[in-house]
Amino acid sequence: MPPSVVAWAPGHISGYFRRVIGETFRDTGSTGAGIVTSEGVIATVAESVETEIFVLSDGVENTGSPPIEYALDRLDLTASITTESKLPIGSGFGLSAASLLATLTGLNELFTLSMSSHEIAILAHEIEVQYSHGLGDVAAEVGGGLVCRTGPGIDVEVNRMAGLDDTIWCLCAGPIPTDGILRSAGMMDQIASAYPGRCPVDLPDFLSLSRRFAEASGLITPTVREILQACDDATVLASMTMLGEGVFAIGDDAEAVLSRFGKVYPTGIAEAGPAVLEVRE
Ligand SMILES: Nc1ncnc2c1ncn2[C@@H]1O[C@H](COP(=O)(O)OP(=O)(O)O)[C@@H](O)[C@H]1O
Ligand SMILES: CC(C)(COP(=O)(O)O)[C@@H](O)C(=O)O
Repeated sequence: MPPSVVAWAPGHISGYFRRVIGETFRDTGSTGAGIVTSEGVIATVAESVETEIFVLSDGVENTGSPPIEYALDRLDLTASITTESKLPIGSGFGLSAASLLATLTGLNELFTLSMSSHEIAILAHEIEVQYSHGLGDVAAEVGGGLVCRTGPGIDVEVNRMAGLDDTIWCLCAGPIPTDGILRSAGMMDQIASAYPGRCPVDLPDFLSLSRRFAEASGLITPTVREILQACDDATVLASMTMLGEGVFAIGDDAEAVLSRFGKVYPTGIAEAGPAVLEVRE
């Protein structure tokens, strides 16, 4: 067994979504559209007699991650895990799903578990749904591109628009705990009625559909409203990161407008899903 394995998974900015509740977690999730981001999570996994998890996100260090600890329990393993991301947690970048996919991909290699990438996605999606941390992030993050998910779970058709080299500019004003929204029946009803009901034809169309959804969803906070207004004034296409108190935008002037409100996180659009980056002998 190698001493450690480094694996990566992309993040996902959801632009719009609608929850679908099925019979089991396999057909539970969401339909919707989003961008798979080249910024994601790098997990370094190593053998250890006791599980220890270090989380480094946007320069902030923490220990512990209930979904990853649960994943280890399910596999009957103990390990030392470090996850690293330039993006902040809880801000609508799908990092809970990315951290599970990166960790499971690393564990699979480290312990020679012989899980297929589909089996890894099934387990990650189950944990996401169980913890109410995400609905469609795993389905999106198993590949790259501008993604439209036409059904719930990970066994459905996912349309991916590839080869997009745009930079997505993001501003995070704060976290929105995903589980708080998903557990609110009132919020979920309004979100469902805001759903645009079709896939985007290109990136600008995705921004427009996302914005229409955000406006009708009831999720726009006063801070996000102020940032979106500044984007509108500068004719910058922008919408709200689902589910985080933040804005994502495209175009030449996006960085300048967003930077008036705080730290701006640029990301590209990922071309592919999770991968083992390094096996350290
Ligand atoms: N990078 C990470 N590494 C380890 N655990 C994470 C990471 N990101 C999220 N999690 C776990 O998932 C929980 C929920 O995250 P969530 O608010 O859904 O984030 P996001 O919106 O980025 O997906 C966190 O409280 C943490 O336990
Ligand atoms: C929007 C969300 C339900 C949560 O996304 P995040 O907060 O990034 O975990 C996502 O999983 C989706 O189904 O589109």
